[in-house]
Order: sequence, then structure tokens, then C-alpha cells
Amino acid sequence: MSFAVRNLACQRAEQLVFENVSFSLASGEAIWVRGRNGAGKSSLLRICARLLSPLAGEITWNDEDIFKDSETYVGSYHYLGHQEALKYAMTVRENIGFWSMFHGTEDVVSALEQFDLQKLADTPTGLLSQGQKKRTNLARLVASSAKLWILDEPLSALDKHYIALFKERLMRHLAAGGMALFATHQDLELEQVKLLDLDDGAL
Ligand SMILES: Nc1ncnc2c1ncn2[C@@H]1O[C@H](COP(=O)(O)OP(=O)(O)OP(=O)(O)O)[C@@H](O)[C@H]1O
Repeated sequence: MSFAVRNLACQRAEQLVFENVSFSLASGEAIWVRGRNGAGKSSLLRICARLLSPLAGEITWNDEDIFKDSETYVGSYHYLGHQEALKYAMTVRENIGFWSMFHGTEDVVSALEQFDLQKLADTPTGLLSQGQKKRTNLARLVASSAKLWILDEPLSALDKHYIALFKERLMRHLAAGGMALFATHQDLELEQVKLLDLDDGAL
């Protein structure tokens, strides 16, 4: 399994945000994308999740272009953006269940347990606090079988306890051969993480 980004450039509304960004990920590896506000972290992650087109460059999953050969890539990654992609009228269990079905797993009970969501399982997600919504989103992630996690600010709204819990879960994902690409303003202090600083090539 390999994920590679070569000479990527991004433009938003006539503005060149970054260029010449290259990196690669193999099984068990993670990259922490860092940079000032507006450096292009979210844009980079959205491009990697096929939600935005790059201005230039290439991204491959197992040597296949992700924009040309989307079929193999689609089931291989899970993107968590700034906004929670939750259906508010559906319960916590139903939201997690939807995504585990999409990815062909049935690990809803374990996902609920891992983020202490059992007592909230039958609550509509529209009634949750910000931190509880974030935990539901992270539980969706662990209920999926996606190899590559693409995470935009996964720590926002989490308290210390759940940051530690998420970190432990991320390490387990990497130890099992998974990969992660994440942007945070806070250092997760993970030893095996490579750093991609978008400020290094600041435009
Ligand atoms: N929908 C959009 N339309 C036009 N320009 C945008 C859009 N979204 C972001 N931009 C611009 O693209 C640039 C990069 O934004 P992006 O959100 O990727 O940065 P970021 O590094 O994630 O920032 P932050 O740390 O503040 O979240 C910014 O200059 C921003 O104004």
C-alpha cells in the first residue's frame, strides 16, 4: 500500500496557495501537516480526499492516479473535515452504523465503546455537544475499514482525556498497517510522525 503526492500546487479563487508539495506514505506511517492560518492545510487534505482539484501535480494510491482510478481509492480512505458530516435527526448509533455499512464493516458496538458513546447511542446527534459530535465522528472513523485516514483538525473540541484516547487509537491504526494524514495546530507528540510544514515553502 502506498500513497504519493508529487509536485502538487493549489489555487483558490485566483490565489496560488502552495506549490511543489511532495510526500509519500507507506503502511504504518503518518504525516502531520502544519502551517499558519491560510497556509493551505485544509485545501491539501480536501485535494487528497478528491473534494478539490489541484492546479498541478499528481496523487497516486498504489501507483494509480486517484483522480483517474477512483474505484480502488474510494473504499481505501476516510476523510474527516472541519464540519461534522452527521445527520442530525439520526442517532449516534445510526450515524456510525451508516458509515460502517458503507465501508463494509460491522464494528459499531466496538466503535461506540472506544469513544465512550454507549450512553449516547440512541440520542439524535443534533442534540450533542461539540465534543460529543467530534467523538461520534471519530467513532465513525474507527468503525470504517479505511486504510488511509485524512483528518482535518481531529482534536478540536476534544478534552484532554479524549485527545489521549484518540492518540492511542491512531497509534493502533498505524501499528495495524494503516496510514494517516492529519492537520492540527496542536502537537500530538507522536514519535513516528513525519512533518510537512506548508510554511517552509511560503508563497
Ligand atoms: N472556498 C474557498 N474559496 C476561495 N478561497 C478559499 C476557499 N477556502 C479557502 N480559501 C483560501 O485558500 C487559502 C488556504 O485556505 P485553507 O483553509 O486551506 O488554509 P488552512 O491552512 O487550512 O487555514 P486554517 O489554519 O486557518 O484552518 C486561504 O487563503 C483561504 O482564504
